[in-house]
Amino acid sequence: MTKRFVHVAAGVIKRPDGTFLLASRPEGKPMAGYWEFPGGKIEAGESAAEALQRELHEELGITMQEALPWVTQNFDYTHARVRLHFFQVEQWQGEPQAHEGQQMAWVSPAHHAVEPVLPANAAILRWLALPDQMQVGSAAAECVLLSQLPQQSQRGEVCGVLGPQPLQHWSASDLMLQTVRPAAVSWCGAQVQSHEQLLHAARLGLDYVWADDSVTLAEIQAWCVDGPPLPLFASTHRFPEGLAAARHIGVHGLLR
Ligand SMILES: Nc1nc2c([nH]c(=O)n2[C@@H]2O[C@H](COP(=O)(O)OP(=O)(O)OP(=O)(O)O)[C@@H](O)[C@H]2O)c(=O)[nH]1
Ligand SMILES: [Mg+2]
Repeated sequence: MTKRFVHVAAGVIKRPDGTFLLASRPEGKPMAGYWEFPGGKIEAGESAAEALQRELHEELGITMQEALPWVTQNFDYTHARVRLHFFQVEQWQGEPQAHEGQQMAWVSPAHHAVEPVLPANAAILRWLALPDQMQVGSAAAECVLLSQLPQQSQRGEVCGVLGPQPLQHWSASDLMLQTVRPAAVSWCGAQVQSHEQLLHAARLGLDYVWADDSVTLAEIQAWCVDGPPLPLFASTHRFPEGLAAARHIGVHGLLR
């Protein structure tokens, strides 16, 4: 018999300097001592955002003011089969406090020096280093990544993570010829024009997809309804109102 999904809402609580909060799972819970994003199970009748609001209040004593939907991940543990709905939380009231005896740490995308983290979160931690604005060169292989963080030092840090490392960016047709993610590259993403291509990119374990100019706003919205399975970039001109409007519906960032 197939196990049913336990739906979970988890929050990447992010400060303006780009650091985010991890917490250790308290004694008595499955996988106690593992580090996770604060959050918990979605209860009957709750939306994922409502569950996150409740959990952040219970676990940390903070009042979430806005949650940006981001990505959704499935994972099979021996104790449960989970579907994790991740949000980015950048506005809240109160100072996070450990209400359940958990340890807490503010970490950065480049250095999250806490171990062990829940296995379902490995990709999530990598993806948090992705900038929210990218630019692709004319040749498919030469992909230039730009960060648009406000301060110079952070810009340097994020580019330092991505810049010198080998990056593979596939066209949509090349993507569909692939059966495995290449081992020798640190970052791997692809252009997509259909939901089928997006799912293929997720199966390969890629780091991002870019919904190119042929993808309509309605399609992007549909792909985001349940959270895309990996960070989704949209074309800049699909969102003339800017990045904030794109992030509001679950798009990770913009690409030009
Ligand atoms: N909160 C949270 N749970 C995660 C993450 N990653 C991940 O695999 N999980 C899994 O999702 C499930 C979340 O359940 P939980 O134990 O936090 O739920 P909860 O806060 O409602 O606790 P409770 O059931 O004791 O009241 C666990 O199976 C946990 O292993 C994550 O980053 N944050
Ligand atoms: Mg929890």
